[in-house]
Amino acid sequence: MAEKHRQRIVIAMSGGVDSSVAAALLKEEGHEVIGISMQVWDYANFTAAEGEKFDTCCSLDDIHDARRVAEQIGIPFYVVNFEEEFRRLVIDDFVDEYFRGRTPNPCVRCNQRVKFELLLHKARELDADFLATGHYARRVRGEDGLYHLLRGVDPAKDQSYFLFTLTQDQLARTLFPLGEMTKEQVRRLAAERGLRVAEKGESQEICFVPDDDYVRFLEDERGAGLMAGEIVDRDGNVLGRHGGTYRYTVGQRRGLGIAHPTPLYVVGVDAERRQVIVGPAEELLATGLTATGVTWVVPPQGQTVEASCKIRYRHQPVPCTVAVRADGSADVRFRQPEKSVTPGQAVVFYLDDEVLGGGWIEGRL
Ligand SMILES: Nc1ncnc2c1ncn2[C@@H]1O[C@H](COP(=O)(O)OP(=O)(O)OP(=O)(O)O)[C@@H](O)[C@H]1O
Repeated sequence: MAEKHRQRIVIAMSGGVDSSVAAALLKEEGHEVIGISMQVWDYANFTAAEGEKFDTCCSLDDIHDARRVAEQIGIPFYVVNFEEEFRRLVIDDFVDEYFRGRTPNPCVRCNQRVKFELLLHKARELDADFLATGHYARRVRGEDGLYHLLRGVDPAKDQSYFLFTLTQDQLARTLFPLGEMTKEQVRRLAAERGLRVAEKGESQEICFVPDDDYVRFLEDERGAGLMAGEIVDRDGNVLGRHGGTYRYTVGQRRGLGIAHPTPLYVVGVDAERRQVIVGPAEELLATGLTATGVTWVVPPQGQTVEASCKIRYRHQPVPCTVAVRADGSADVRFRQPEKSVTPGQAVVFYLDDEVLGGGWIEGRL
């Protein structure tokens, strides 16, 4: 590589296979690569159900893995401790949201407030040209001079949904070396290089929730029983009781414990009244949604945008019209009624493979 193309790049290393391969590829391309792991959560803080502390500290294990990979590929490696910031900016928000009757998305918050804010800032302090991550997403510069955020080519792994908050400034300094690859290719590259994490499994759904048991996590945080109450239908008839509103998400069917001739689903959560509202499948349908905190990767041309939208990560995008307001809110109307509009989740607007922007779901229309 010509010397002038040699860049100084910080790679965010989680200790997983994706960011390890990303680091190796950047190094092989001849860049000056610096590995950084963020310590965001210490499992030693977590008390297991039986009242015992976990005897291993998984996040430190991951940092250990990242360090070994960095050694193996021959790059300097640092750990930044963001525990306090992560607690304030991601975990507290996650817990608060559940206690407000919403279903949060902590990964978007982490990208928005930690990775592409604090970590990107660290990278700048280290004089780096770019921050790279192992996300499956693509960044391209258009003829309009703007950066565009595209889906990763592997449809099963595409993580562009989690990145909708990225701004032009952030994208200008970000690289996604795995955007053109499939997970299978990435695993093969890891094995070919003998990276010690090649066989490592997928990370858990929420990095700070051990065993993906978020209910236990919330009850460890705030105590159990506080949000227990009634299960009601739309007319207010009491059909049963529940152990905490945060145990329920719109669209959920299991765990209601109500005998009823037709299947019942959670159609709403009223945290103030501590009620879980249930109804038949058709009550899940909405013609649209309201969103707040709407941001655009590329500013829209008019006040209405024709797009397709994803209302949760594992959702097939559906056609919609977005009516944008100056205050950062929007009304989103689906072409066909859609099931399970869930307050607290992100709605992300796409045009084919491109992420246009997104926001936070407040309610249904
Ligand atoms: N603790 C961390 N420290 C530094 N970077 C991180 C950390 N956690 C995640 N990242 C970065 O964010 C990217 C996406 O994170 P995510 O948790 O979705 O990982 P993943 O898709 O399982 O990837 P990986 O296999 O690299 O863990 C990672 O590839 C990595 O670049």
